[in-house]
Amino acid sequence: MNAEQRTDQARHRTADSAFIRACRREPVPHTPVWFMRQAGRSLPEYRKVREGTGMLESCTRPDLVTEITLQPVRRHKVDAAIYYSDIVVPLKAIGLDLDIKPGVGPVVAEPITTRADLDRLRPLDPDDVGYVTEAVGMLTGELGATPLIGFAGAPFTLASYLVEGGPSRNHERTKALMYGDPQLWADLLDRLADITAAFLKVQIEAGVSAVQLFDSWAGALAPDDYRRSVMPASAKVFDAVAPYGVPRIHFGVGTGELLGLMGEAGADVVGVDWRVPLAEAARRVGPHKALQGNLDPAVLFAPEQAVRAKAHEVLESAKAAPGHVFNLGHGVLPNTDPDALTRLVEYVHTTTEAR
Ligand SMILES: Cc1c2[nH]c(c1CCC(=O)O)Cc1[nH]c(c(CCC(=O)O)c1C)Cc1[nH]c(c(CCC(=O)O)c1C)Cc1[nH]c(c(C)c1CCC(=O)O)C2
Repeated sequence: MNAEQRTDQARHRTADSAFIRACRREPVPHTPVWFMRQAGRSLPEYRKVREGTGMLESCTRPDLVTEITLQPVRRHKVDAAIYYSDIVVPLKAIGLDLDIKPGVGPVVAEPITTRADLDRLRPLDPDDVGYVTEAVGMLTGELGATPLIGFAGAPFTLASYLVEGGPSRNHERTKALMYGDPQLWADLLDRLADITAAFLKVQIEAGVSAVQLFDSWAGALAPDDYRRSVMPASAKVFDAVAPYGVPRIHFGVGTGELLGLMGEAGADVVGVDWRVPLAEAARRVGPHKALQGNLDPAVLFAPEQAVRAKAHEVLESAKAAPGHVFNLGHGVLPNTDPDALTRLVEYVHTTTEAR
């Protein structure tokens, strides 16, 4: 089978799933649910298989990737799997010296600060990530009609790690470069857009049914700066994968003021954090995009009744959206009780089936 046939087959296999239908704003049998960061994090079975293997090394092992991706699907009965990887995997694959420090996040040995540093950001060749093609192939075989979501980090969020050298609260160095040397900034984001697009294409050609672009830290930007200095690069990524016809999800945190622009960048589905009610998000994004979200992940630490009440509020507010994928407003928090997630999936399914 060639890449085009694999993409076609993946599309047909999952076209009738609640998740894909919701992304396309078609009627659904129940509201589909999945959780950002459902793979890894809170599951004991994840910790067990990861024992003795580094995070980034585990991402290059198709057997581990397949097992970890499937764990939350088996346990929670979520409507979609998310491919186990990390946003820095393509950067590591082109040879950057970086690692993921437990409890910290991605750390880059030599941050990018000058034009000469751009040379280290060479284009991604599909052969750099052959393990992704292999793991996606194994996964689609196991998942059947359950969609597999591929993902990548958006140019701005990746640039923040590369320029800061690690996680950052205020993104000072990143913004200093963005405002101080707009041409270098634009060239940096453009290179990252090409790497990101190439990485998503590998996943789509291997058989994922949808893709999510994580611009986790875009909420640090004012709308005018986002529009001028970030949106063109994210739009380039969305345009590059548009011909494949798989749903494209665009997510960030604290992005209430950016939701309209994030839709305009080329997404089919806009991810919303818990700060903006979905009915208001629907107004900001317009009638041609589905929404994904947006239960506060911290709510899962409250008693069962409170979780249900808050989930009910999300579902009610989502009635204003032309399509809704239930999710948290950000990733599963590390100490979340896995049983609370399983119960939440069941609650969303049973209450929306009856509608
Ligand atoms: C910003 C970001 C990163 N990585 C990611 C983002 C965007 C999503 C978001 O906003 O939360 C995306 C990501 N990272 C991981 C996934 C797997 C799929 C999933 O379940 O969603 C996804 C989608 C695995 C991972 N990525 C990471 C882990 C934990 C590593 C471990 O288990 O040792 C996992 C399972 C590490 C990581 N990698 C990153 C951070 C901040 C961390 C956490 C560091 C820590 O607190 O330990 C960078």
